[in-house]
Amino acid sequence: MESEILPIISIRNLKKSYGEKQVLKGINLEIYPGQVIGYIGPNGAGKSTTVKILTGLIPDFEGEVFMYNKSIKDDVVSIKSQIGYVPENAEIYEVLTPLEYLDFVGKLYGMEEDHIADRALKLLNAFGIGSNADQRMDTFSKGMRQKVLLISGIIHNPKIIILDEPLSGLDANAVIMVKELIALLAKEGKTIFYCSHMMDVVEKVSDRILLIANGEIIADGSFEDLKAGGNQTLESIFAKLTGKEESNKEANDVLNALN
Ligand SMILES: Nc1ncnc2c1ncn2[C@@H]1O[C@H](COP(=O)(O)OP(=O)(O)OP(=O)(O)O)[C@@H](O)[C@H]1O
Repeated sequence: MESEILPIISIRNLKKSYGEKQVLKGINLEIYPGQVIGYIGPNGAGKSTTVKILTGLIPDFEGEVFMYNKSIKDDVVSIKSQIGYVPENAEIYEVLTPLEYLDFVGKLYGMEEDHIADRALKLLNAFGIGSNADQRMDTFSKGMRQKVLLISGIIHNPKIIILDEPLSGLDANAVIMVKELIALLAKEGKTIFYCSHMMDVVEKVSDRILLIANGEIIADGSFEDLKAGGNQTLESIFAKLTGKEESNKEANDVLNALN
């Protein structure tokens, strides 16, 4: 029962402002081990800001974030080494090969050297790019780079995995593979916090969906809960809850502006 299990992440009254602009307005969440959270919301809602706070990249915020029962304000370095993070628009060191890059990342996470090469090669093979392990990444396609980034987020086998738009650039087969991977990681007890605009994927992989709009969580539940008995898609629920049901009109306005 959930009430007997301690949350792996607790967020209490989290607020963040950039200058005068408040972008997170008091978020409260308890996230439990093994949950796959789909974190969705309109552009500018505050998703990446939340993720950057959870991963220790933004240290100045109001409120509290506890991971593994420790405040991230107290122990950000050790917490960082226990989470896996695949950022949106990450820069990758393109002059390196995947093995060199993953060696660098593995060392940052404090992994043992022998262990890194072995696991990196296994993961590169599993993602179908093992034969490119020694090739410089400036020759890679977008999807190949994204696969290396995904591997760099899980190479140290973290309990918490935070993914910010992890599927960008991946082909249809790789998307299916990552969806399956997320389900398998969750089965192993990993907690996954998955930020995306791809509603069809979020609908399928998440067992809990959080919808943020204007810095506040406006919906929290399983896809079934959010549907509340109706026969809707996550896309239509999103549009309804964020007050944007006139996308057809917007598309027409854009076209009219060109004519
Ligand atoms: N470093 C910054 N300085 C000032 N404002 C910022 C900064 N980073 C983000 N913002 C603002 O904070 C708001 C939330 O941004 P955030 O990147 O968290 O949104 P998001 O939900 O991830 O959006 P998207 O879906 O477009 O990626 C936006 O209005 C953005 O302009």
